[in-house]
Amino acid sequence: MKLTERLYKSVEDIWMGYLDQPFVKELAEGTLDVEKFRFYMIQDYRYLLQYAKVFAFGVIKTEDPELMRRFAGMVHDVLDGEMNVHKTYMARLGITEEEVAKTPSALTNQSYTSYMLDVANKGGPLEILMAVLACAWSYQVIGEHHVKVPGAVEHPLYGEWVQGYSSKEYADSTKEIIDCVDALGENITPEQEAYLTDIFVKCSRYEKLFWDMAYAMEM
Ligand SMILES: Cc1ncc(CN)c(N)n1
Repeated sequence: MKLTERLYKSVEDIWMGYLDQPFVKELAEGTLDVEKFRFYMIQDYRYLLQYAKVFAFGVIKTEDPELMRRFAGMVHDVLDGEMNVHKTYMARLGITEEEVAKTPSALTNQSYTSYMLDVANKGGPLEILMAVLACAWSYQVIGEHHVKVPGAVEHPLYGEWVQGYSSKEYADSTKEIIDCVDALGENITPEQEAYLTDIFVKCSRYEKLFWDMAYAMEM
């Protein structure tokens, strides 16, 4: 069994729980309060800027040119791929770069991104990938679930979010991370795997807290 398959088993229950969280559920059903979504967009935009920096650590922490290129590609996928969805929503919801810059990060957001950056700062390429894996992969799982909810893709506001996270481009960017983890993680020790699993589970728990934070609009 591949490392990512073992990792998935360790968080499956947490991830399936996301689908029952009010923010995630109401987004699929199209009943989510727009103010909550607006709050989420601002916080998530701030989150993604830090998330991109976690990948950038990967460029710094390897001497392998091919891996450097892959990490650089992942930075690009966030800044010029995933964040395009956010930019479209920001324009639609009247959110300016200025408003994003002057809005403080909510406590959960700050704590989550600080944790990822700390792992990246202390660790090597595999730990860096572990800090971003739950983020990338769990959104794909949610997107692929939501695309099957009747009316979710056609929804005038939330449809684009569902399309973005269920798209082939997004799945390809996640696959790139998964493949990299499996290649680098082929011969790790049980101790290393326990540490990586701990990072993965903690990030998955942070993902849950982020959804709760967005629904409660909690600063
Ligand atoms: C908090 C969070 N987690 C994950 C993703 C998907 N990359 C996101 N946009 N925001």
